[in-house]
Amino acid sequence: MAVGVLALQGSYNEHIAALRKIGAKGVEIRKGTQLQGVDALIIPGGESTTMAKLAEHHNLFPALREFVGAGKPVWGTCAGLIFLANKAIGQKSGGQELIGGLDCTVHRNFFGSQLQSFEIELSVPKLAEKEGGSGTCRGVFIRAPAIVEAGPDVEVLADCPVPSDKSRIVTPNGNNQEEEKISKDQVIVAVRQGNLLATAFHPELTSDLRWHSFFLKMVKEINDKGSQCVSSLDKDIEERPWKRPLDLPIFE
Ligand SMILES: NC(=O)CC[C@H](N)C(=O)O
Repeated sequence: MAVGVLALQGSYNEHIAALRKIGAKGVEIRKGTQLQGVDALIIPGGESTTMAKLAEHHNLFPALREFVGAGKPVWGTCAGLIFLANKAIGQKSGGQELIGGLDCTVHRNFFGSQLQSFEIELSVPKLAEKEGGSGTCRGVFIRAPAIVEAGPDVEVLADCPVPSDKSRIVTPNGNNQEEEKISKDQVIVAVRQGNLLATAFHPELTSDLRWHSFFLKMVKEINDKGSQCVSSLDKDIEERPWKRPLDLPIFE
């Protein structure tokens, strides 16, 4: 079992370290051909415009789209979520290329600038149901996006209260000239749609490894369904130490 981690920019080392802690091998991906050697892919957080430019420069988009389209498991965190969305708003002028596949509209900087980064305890009943431990997880939001619209096949895994001073500006048409204020009490910050998982926050920056474990279980489910082949991944997945409650984030 090898999990590719797109290693153009952003927090790919942290994802690889988290995978290592739960006994999975993370492989840095910088070329389209390298995707052939992995079972799944994580697209890390970072800066989505820069990441898109680098991906374009290395002609990665066709291979990434093929990977998603083939039903391979892909998890996007933060900028990775933006990459996976069918539609992004609040982009820099000229927009940016997306992989797409996730039936969502994402606001690229929904929660504001770097200075408005924050941490919050998120209610995650579906994660806890599958992985055990606390019914909440620490959400580290760094210049974070949010999902402002989701299609009917998108399963919501977490949403987040919108700070009262932020009735966020969204551009329903993706047009920066025609901004419109929406007021929402909650926005969606974690979803699953078939082979795709996406989080607006950064589990790889906390010591809670349940999101990585959740993703690996997804990979196993999808692989088993696809080929009925048994991976080595599940050998003692139930017994591993991250099943213990882990509340403290690395960054406080
Ligand atoms: N931490 C992150 O990945 C931030 C993503 C950022 N909002 C972007 O547009 O790329």
